Amino acid sequence: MQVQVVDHPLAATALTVLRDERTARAAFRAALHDLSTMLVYEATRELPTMPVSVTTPLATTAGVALAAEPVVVPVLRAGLGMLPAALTLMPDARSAFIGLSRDETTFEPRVYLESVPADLAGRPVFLLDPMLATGGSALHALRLLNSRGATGIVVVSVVAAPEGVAALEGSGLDVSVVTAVVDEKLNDTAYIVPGLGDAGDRIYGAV
Ligand SMILES: O=P(O)(O)OC[C@H]1O[C@H](OP(=O)(O)OP(=O)(O)O)[C@H](O)[C@@H]1O
Ligand SMILES: O=c1cc[nH]c(=O)[nH]1
Ligand SMILES: [Mg+2]
Repeated sequence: MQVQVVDHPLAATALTVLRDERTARAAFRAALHDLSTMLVYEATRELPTMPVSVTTPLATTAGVALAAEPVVVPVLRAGLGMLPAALTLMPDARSAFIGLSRDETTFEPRVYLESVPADLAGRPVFLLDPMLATGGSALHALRLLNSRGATGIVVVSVVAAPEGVAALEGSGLDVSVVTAVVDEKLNDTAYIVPGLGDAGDRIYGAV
């Protein structure tokens, strides 16, 4: 499984803002937006294009258009913080939504929303979730998307744990990961260390 860690000074500084416990909600959302733009830019590098012809004020020349409509899928809640950046880069992308909340004792995802098109075959699909911890939430989302025909899904995360990366790798699913960092470990409550805390709570407030 391909894991791309986006190594860029602007990504690293935005990640540092996100990690900082003093960063308040508005600044956290802004840094997440900026970093998501960089991550999605990298995640879309292999998007298939098709040749088109374009007429400038001076001549007709060769151009390209996206060959298929991309689908961006935020995992609620925290993934919603990455959606505006993805739609800034791909304004005509389709959006689908998966709502999951992790059980605090079993760490298993609880499903509360699955709003996903029935047929995703042949479409580039990007799963957005800032945190890849145990990988349970991502695996649930990936299996749902696979069941709708999606292949080659790119998981766009901000902080990944080695355990989450290993879980995706071990699943045998056709998936790749683009992230800003792979952190050290999970703690005994399955939070990523050093991480950035609970991403959903930092974006929206604790539930
Ligand atoms: O890899 P995992 O162990 O499954 O953990 C990662 C999940 O946990 C967080 O969501 P959370 O359940 O806190 O929901 P929220 O976004 O509504 O806060 C995060 O946004 C991921 O979806
Ligand atoms: O560190 C973590 C782990 C799961 N979910 C989060 O938001 N943060
Ligand atoms: Mg949360």
